[in-house]
Amino acid sequence: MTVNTPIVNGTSYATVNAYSADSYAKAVEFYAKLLELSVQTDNISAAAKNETLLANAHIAIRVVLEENAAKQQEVDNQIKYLTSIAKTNDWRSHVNQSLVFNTTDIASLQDAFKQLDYPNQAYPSDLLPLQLYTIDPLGNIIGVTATKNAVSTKANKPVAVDAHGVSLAATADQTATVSKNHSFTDLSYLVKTSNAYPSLPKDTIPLAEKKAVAVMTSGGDAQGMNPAVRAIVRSALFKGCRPFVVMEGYEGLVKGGPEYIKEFSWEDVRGWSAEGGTNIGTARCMEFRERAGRLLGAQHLIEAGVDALIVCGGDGSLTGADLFRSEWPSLIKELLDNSRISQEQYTRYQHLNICGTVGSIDNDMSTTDATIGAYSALDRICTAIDYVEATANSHSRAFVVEVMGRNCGWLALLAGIATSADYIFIPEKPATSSEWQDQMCDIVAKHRARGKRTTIVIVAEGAISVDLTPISTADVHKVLVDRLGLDTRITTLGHVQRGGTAVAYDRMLATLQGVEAVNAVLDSTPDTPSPLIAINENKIVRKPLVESVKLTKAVAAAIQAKDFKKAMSLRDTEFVEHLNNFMAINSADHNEPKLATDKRLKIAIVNVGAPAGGINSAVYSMATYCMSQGHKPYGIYNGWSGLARHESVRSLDWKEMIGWQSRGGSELGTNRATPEEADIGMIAYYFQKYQFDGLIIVGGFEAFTSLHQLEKARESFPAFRIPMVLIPATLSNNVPGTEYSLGCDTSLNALMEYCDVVKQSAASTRGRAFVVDTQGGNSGYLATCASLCVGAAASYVPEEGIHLDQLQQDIETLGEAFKRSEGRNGFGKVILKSTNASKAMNANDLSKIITAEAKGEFDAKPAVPGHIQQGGIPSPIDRTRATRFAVRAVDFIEQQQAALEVTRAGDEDYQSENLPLANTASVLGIKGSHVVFTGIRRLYDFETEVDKRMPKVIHWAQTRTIADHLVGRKRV
Ligand SMILES: Nc1ncnc2c1ncn2[C@@H]1O[C@H](COP(=O)(O)OP(=O)(O)OP(=O)(O)O)[C@@H](O)[C@H]1O
Ligand SMILES: O=P(O)(O)OC[C@H]1O[C@](O)(CO)[C@@H](O)[C@@H]1O
Ligand SMILES: [Mg+2]
Repeated sequence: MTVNTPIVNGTSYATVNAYSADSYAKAVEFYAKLLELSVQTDNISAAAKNETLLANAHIAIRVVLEENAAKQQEVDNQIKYLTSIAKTNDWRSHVNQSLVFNTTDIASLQDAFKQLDYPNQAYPSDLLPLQLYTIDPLGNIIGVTATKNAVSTKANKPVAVDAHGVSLAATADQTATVSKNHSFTDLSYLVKTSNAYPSLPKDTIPLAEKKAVAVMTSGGDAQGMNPAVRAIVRSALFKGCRPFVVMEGYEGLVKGGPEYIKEFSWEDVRGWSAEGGTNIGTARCMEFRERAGRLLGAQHLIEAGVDALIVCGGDGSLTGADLFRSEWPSLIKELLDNSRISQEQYTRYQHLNICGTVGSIDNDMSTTDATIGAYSALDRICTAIDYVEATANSHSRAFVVEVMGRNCGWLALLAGIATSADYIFIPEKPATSSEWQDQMCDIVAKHRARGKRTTIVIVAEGAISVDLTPISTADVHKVLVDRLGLDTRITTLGHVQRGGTAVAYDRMLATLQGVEAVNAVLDSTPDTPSPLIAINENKIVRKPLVESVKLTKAVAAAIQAKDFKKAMSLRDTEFVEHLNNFMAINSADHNEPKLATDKRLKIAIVNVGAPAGGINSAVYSMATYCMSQGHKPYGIYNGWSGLARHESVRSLDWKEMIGWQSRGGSELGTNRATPEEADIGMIAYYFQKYQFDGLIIVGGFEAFTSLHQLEKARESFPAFRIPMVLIPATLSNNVPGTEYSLGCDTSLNALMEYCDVVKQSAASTRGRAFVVDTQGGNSGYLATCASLCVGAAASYVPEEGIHLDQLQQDIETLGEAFKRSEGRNGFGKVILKSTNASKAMNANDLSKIITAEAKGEFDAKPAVPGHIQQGGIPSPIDRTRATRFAVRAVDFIEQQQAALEVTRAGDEDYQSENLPLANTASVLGIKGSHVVFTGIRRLYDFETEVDKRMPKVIHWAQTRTIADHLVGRKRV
């Protein structure tokens, strides 16, 4: 199609080509009908009978017939293709040319569009369209816009017309009206800009050669599925693939066709990071359990041209995926034999390239520590139990809370730890009916006797007794009432647990796993086993899908066979560790501690630095674990200065600590003074006086410095020749020796929620960006993770600083995005700026610069969440990690006693050069997929940039790259 521009005096002219007599006739009819143009017979050149000129006073369309069968075939294909993507894809990003008319009466045109036989699209919505598109019989995209231009968010005002519909005020800005208020313009700039995703690599791969990567969500929905789909779609585009989504899980595969297997574009997943549930639908599909259903699934995937399938679902969905993969050769053979696919298709789709990402709130998949959605559900559960706790306390009541988890007790267990529940029921560790009744009543009675006013019992949906009979909340309720006489209520949390937006952990997990899943399918060869994308501690890893499914099935089989020991051994080691911790902390009999008298220690705990989520949980867990072991826990109140000045040491009391597990801030009190600043001599004196056998420091970089000072001072002060551990706790996550510090998750969630709110405000205001000032000292960790979670347009961190050319580029990219937005919703922009990213600019300055440079196209405002970032109530992740760290720290102190025995007794001088001795002062941390202890001396001397208060190696650099790619940030 040739579009002859510019418009001259409000009149314009276009030539469209038809390649068959049939389409020629249809095109003439189409233009006459749609635009109310009349055939201008007198204008047809005598020589060219194969031309029709349709025109009115302002528009002329020349339809030309040039018979050409091959070209007609191309046109037919184009129409077929556009029709197939009509419901999912914005056509404007799929065409090189379009013919667009301007109108001031879009409503009446919408009716005309709907009456046509061809598919149509309306933007921004069907109800309030500003633009309409359809396809003409020649395969051209024909549009109408009610806006002046791409950046205008206003519809044109009707222009006065004379009796013949001719404009009385035709202007140079192309709003000249024609009959029925429609005029003609060319919006090719719209087409160009919607194709221009700044950081996408140049799209040089021909369409036919592009790999088509499809994603589906299946099984129960889980928070985080939308961020996973977003990451897969955008990452696929970034890698030069065509992303598809399969709607409604396996049901979509079984039904097939463009309605269920849709091509997606970059814009289709805009804003999905913050959306709960799954926008592409999910289902539990019976047909797919049968071979006939899977046969249809295979046929439909091949028909849609899908090369690789990423399934995001639970154990069932991935079992289905595994079966589908293993049956694939026989499925496609059968399809070929029955002529349901061609030989060509059979050859091309020989191998099913499949990959699993685990999306399920149950966290029941073996070989991964976490499934997408599990921590969000845990968050909903803990919030609910925290609420219930308050009313339980008022009435001194017991609550029996039922949580989800059909075959897995992970949610119940982790919630039990995070809320310090009295008793939990999980399918992996059943008891006989009389055992659980006695045990539960014994524990609850002891807690009540120690002064607890509330009782919380958590029952997993799949709880059973050893003979596999289900244990219901009603059974538990009855026992609490009959045997203990407790005023008891039942609360069933139900689908609330699957509701709401994903927590930060799940957004990160889903996003990073989605990106890795695309990498995995692109790396795959017919010989590579299908992968499952898992996480071990802090590391995204690929595992063989078959093995993971096999192990998961083995757990269910062991439970069914009543081999609970085996079931437990098949759960990952972290699950077992959590269960042991829960029992040690919540069920122990303090009158009969585990260790013999001579093994019992005096262990002190101190908080140093700024507050961080999980600090109280660490103190609570350390103290209660000590009590169950037989150690005596001491709290050092108000940091080193409190100790040096006021001898602020108290033994920790169980009753006083009720509720600390879920409380924010620092109950012990904390400040930044190091031992040397506070008076290290006095500190040694009190260590000597109280005869501490071990020390746990909870805090950030000042705590790190404290440990270094105490270790150095061992030579002068024998009181410090005791095992000492640092539990890292700081939202900055800048402690060397660990990739994770307590408080990071709480803080990240607080910041993420804040950003979601300002982003919504920005989106509503249109054309607005917020510059959010982010804490974190010299570490850009928080800003980087938050930018990944909220899809921030850019983040500026101290490690990179703010370079003017990058800033200029980011402003340009923002401007392009706002232009593209055409006033639609979903274009709220957030930029994260670490406070220390620049000495010259704060968030206010930065937003002023951006506004000035945007030259009126959009504006930027500062937003300063400040200490909100320390979080209120600690997140379940920080609570449960605090417990795990605290128990490990106490174990470390127990284990390291022997190493220091001789030198502590004063029999020998302290050998400061002895490295194993130095390593008895260590930092506990997560590194990759392991929990490790690293000696403070090594860390301080070799792995720390002391002046910058930072570790030398930044472990999250890759996260920045991914965050950039997924928002199309262009790097200078
Ligand atoms: N053995 C199987 N063979 C074929 N398809 C299966 C199999 N198991 C499950 N599926 C398919 O996966 C779908 C989802 O499975 P299921 O209902 O067990 O949920 P899930 O993926 O385990 O998620 P969740 O347990 O978190 O809800 C089933 O409806 C079915 O279509
Ligand atoms: O939403 P539905 O189909 O009722 O399924 C509920 C089940 O789904 C899950 O949420 C996820 O498997 C289970 O914990 C629960 O038993
Ligand atoms: Mg399941």
